[in-house]
Amino acid sequence: MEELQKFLNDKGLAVSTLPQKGRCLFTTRDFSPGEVIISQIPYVAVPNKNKESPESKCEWCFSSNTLKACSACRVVWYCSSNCQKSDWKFHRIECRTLSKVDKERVKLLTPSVRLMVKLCIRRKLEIEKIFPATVADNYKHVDALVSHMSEVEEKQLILYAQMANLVNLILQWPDSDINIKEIAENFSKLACNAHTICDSELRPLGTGLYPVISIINHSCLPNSVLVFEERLAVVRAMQYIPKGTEVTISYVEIAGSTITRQKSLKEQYFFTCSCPRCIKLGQSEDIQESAILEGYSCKESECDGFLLRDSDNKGFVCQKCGLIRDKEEISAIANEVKYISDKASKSLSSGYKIEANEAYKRIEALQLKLYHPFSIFLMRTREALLKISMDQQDWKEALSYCRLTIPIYERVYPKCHPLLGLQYYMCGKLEWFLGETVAAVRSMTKGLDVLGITHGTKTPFVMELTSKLEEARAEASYTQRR
Ligand SMILES: C[S@@+](CC[C@H](N)C(=O)[O-])C[C@H]1O[C@@H](n2cnc3c(N)ncnc32)[C@H](O)[C@@H]1O
Repeated sequence: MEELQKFLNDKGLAVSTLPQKGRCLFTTRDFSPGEVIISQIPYVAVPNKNKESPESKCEWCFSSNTLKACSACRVVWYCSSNCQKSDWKFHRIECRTLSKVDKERVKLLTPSVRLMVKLCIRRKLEIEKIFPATVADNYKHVDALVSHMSEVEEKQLILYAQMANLVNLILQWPDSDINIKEIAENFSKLACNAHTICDSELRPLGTGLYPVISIINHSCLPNSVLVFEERLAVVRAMQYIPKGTEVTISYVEIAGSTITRQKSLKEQYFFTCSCPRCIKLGQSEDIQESAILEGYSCKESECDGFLLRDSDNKGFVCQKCGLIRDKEEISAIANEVKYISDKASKSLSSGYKIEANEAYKRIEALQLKLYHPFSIFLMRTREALLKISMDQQDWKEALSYCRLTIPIYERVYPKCHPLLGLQYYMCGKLEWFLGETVAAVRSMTKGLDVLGITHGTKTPFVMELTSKLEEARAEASYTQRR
């Protein structure tokens, strides 16, 4: 711990403990917006498996391009010999284990089981000094992670025990080298400490354990953001953070109502958030915001009031004009939305984009009758329509959906949230492509103002976006001069 404190102190950080939160990371100097607070390579990491690339992704950089399986184990894939070489020191040992797994059991190697197998191997290699521990990469930090074992439901504990047994069968180590109870507990630790590794556009690629970064607690109004540069996790200040402040990131989607955010935090992380947004729970300002984000709109289309349940639970009363919206009318529309949503997701997963597009448009029309214009549900439908239009290369339609999401994004995300930056930038790219160059420069600039802070101005991702913006600027000034 002393070594870690010294390591963090050199970076302007310190670990402290608060009774209601456990360990916390504090700043011991000021940080400016966009400054890297801390970065870490994963102690262990695995790529996701998904439908588009069932053969997985590159074990080292998570790319999906030109993959070749390791010829010995045929479980792990690489996109290049460079990536294979980078992973060799570890995989050489993991490969011996994976090669012995019989074909039926290979199917059970889910990303979480693989991550645990890697964690056990990494621990053993550290004990044997093949992978010497460093200040930041050290199994001691895994030991120190919270597991919440006493709060985990019985059903989940049984599942962890079964998964631990499977890990034991895969490893085939002598009994003296394996502790099934510890592995089961480590599954619980992964559930509330591992991070989803995403690409620069925040698409999930894999899962990694970064035990020092795991010291950072959650806030629904965070002052920092966690992004990834391939496997490297980087925490950047989203705003000016004075000395003596707790560093916070957000663990969950912060677009929802307070009740929704608190529910997901409780379910996965076993705590009740008391951040500046959450302490407003039950106050009129929070009730109104939640009703706008997740509640129903007034029956009177001209009225922008929000609705709350009436006292005898027969319907919902508009808090502005007093009109009552009938429960039956609401549930009839909601049921139709549910029915079409099921069809839409089935069409989408079977690749029937045209059918999915039509279904989502019907959902949007129904949701417009049901919800407030700033509804999260409407925002999700428009995100789906935006994605389908992009896939179908219908740029005009994509731009119109992108523009419709922006006012909602501006309401639900902080000014410097990466998702807001990405949405502005996407809007700009579409505008540019459709010849609206002046608007494009405006939107791309707004996007880069955010992304320069969240992703860093010197990263290849932001540098590429910057050079595109310069091109758009040159084109805009040429068009204006003509
Ligand atoms: C990734 S760990 C963060 C570090 C943790 N505090 C520790 O002592 O190791 C996640 C756990 O920290 C606690 N935690 C994180 N954010 C919190 C918050 N805002 N309020 C209370 N507890 C929090 C919860 O127990 C959660 O499951």
